[in-house]
Parts: sequence; C-alpha cells; structure tokens
Amino acid sequence: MGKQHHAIDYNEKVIDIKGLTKSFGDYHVLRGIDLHLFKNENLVVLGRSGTGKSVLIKIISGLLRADAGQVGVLGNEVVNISNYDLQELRKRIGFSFQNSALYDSMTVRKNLEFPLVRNQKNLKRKEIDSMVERVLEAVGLKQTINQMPSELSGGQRKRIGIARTLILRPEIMLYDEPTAGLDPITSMEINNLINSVQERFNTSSIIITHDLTCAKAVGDRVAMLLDGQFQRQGSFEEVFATDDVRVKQFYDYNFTD
Ligand SMILES: Nc1ncnc2c1ncn2[C@@H]1O[C@H](COP(=O)(O)OP(=O)(O)OP(=O)(O)O)[C@@H](O)[C@H]1O
Repeated sequence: MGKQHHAIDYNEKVIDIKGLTKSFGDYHVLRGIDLHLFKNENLVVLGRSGTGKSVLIKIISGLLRADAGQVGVLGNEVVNISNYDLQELRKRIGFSFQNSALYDSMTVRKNLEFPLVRNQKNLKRKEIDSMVERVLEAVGLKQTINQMPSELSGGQRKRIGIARTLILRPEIMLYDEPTAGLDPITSMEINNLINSVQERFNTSSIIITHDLTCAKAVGDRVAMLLDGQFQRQGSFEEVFATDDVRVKQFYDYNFTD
C-alpha cells in the first residue's frame, strides 16, 4: 500500500504544465510534458539518471527557460514571466537540494536566520527567534541550535536544510533526491519528515528520487519520466503495474526494500 493522504485539494492546481519542451542542442530532454500538482499533494517524479528531472524543476522555478509549452506555477505563467514577478514567485517556492549546502562557518541558528534576514528586513529579534525555534521544532532538532554543521550527521544536516527552506513559509516545496546518500533508517526519518511538513505547513511538493522506498512512503501520486515524457502516472502500484521493460528494469534496480 502507498500512503494515504486526505487533505489534497483536487480543485486547485498549484503547478500546471502543458506541452513543455526543452532541448540542449540536438538533445531533446523534455519532449512535450504534461504534469500538474494539486494543492497539498506530494508528487514523486521518477526517472533514470539524465532523464531531465532536475531540468524540469529548474524550469518550474525559473532557473532555466522552457523552449515551448505552458508552465503555470501558483497562477503565474513562468515561460514569459518578468524578472520582478519571477523574484516574487521564487519566494513562494522552497528548494531542498541534494547537498543541503549549509554555511559551515555559521551555527545552526545563524544558518536558519540567514534567509529571514535577507528576505524580510524588518523583523524583530523576538520574531526571528520564534521562527527559528518553530522550524527547528518541526524538524525535531531543537537541541542543535548552537551547534556547527560539522557537528551534525548527514541526516541532521538534511533536516536543517529543510528547516532553513521552511522558515520562509513556501507554498511549494521541491525536494531533489532527499534520501541520496543516507542509510535506510535515516532515509525513513526523512520520508516521515516530508510527510509531516506536508501536514504541518500545508505545502504542495514535488519529490525527485530514485529511491522507490521513498517514492512509496511519501508519494500521493507518482509520475515516471520515460524518453522525455511522463508516460506513466498514478499511484505507486499503478505506475509499476505494467510489462514495459523500461519500467520493470527501473523497479528491479531501485527497489531494495
Ligand atoms: N545547462 C545545460 N546545458 C546542457 N545540457 C544540460 C544542461 N542541463 C542539463 N543538461 C542535460 O540534460 C540532461 C538531463 O539532465 P538532468 O540534470 O535534468 O538529469 P536528471 O534526470 O536530474 O538526472 P540525475 O538524477 O542524474 O540528476 C542531461 O543529459 C544533461 O547533460
């Protein structure tokens, strides 16, 4: 059984992509993609290395431009968005990168304050402290507030990275390989965290992963990129209920549970 989640709003699409194409020279990475994300939904995007998963989330967040198609994000059309609107839109989207990229010379507290101080210049000390405490509590790491990143485990650093993203209260979360390089128990803890973030912060998320245990644990819906298109979408079970050798191979090599 995949996960069950009941708060998804099927009437509201926070991301709505139609006919998206993107090439690099002669290499056609995305070949007419249709994809949507409902409000409060966790959507897992699966695909082999090099299939264009990172390119897709870069286009969603405006870091890369699409060649053609429509990319609706929180009511904006990002294909022809102005730079100002793009900056405003980016504040509503949180990224959790593969390498959490904490600042090694700053304590956990300073790392968490950093995006706040940069983006919301008029906050009082008390407000900053309470926001830091709130996100630290949400990721279960209150005790690390005065530690340096080098004193944390890989899983803890990943959590702090997620906390730092949450502090700006994003409406959409984009997780790039959230369990990469983590052991199975730590991975499970991150999967649980992704689900609890969805519930506590009402985020809608795209989770890019190779880890099928993660896909099963966090995905309300799964979409698989094959040859530049989402040829399979549905529940975890639906996506893998096929004789397509490309899908079977992906399952056999990536499911270790
Ligand atoms: N800026 C770029 N210029 C040229 N080619 C690019 C660029 N960005 C990505 N590509 C190519 O597009 C393809 C898809 O890359 P992408 O990073 O999206 O893969 P991915 O599915 O995220 O794989 P992985 O899981 O390995 O990160 C790759 O072949 C890559 O070389």
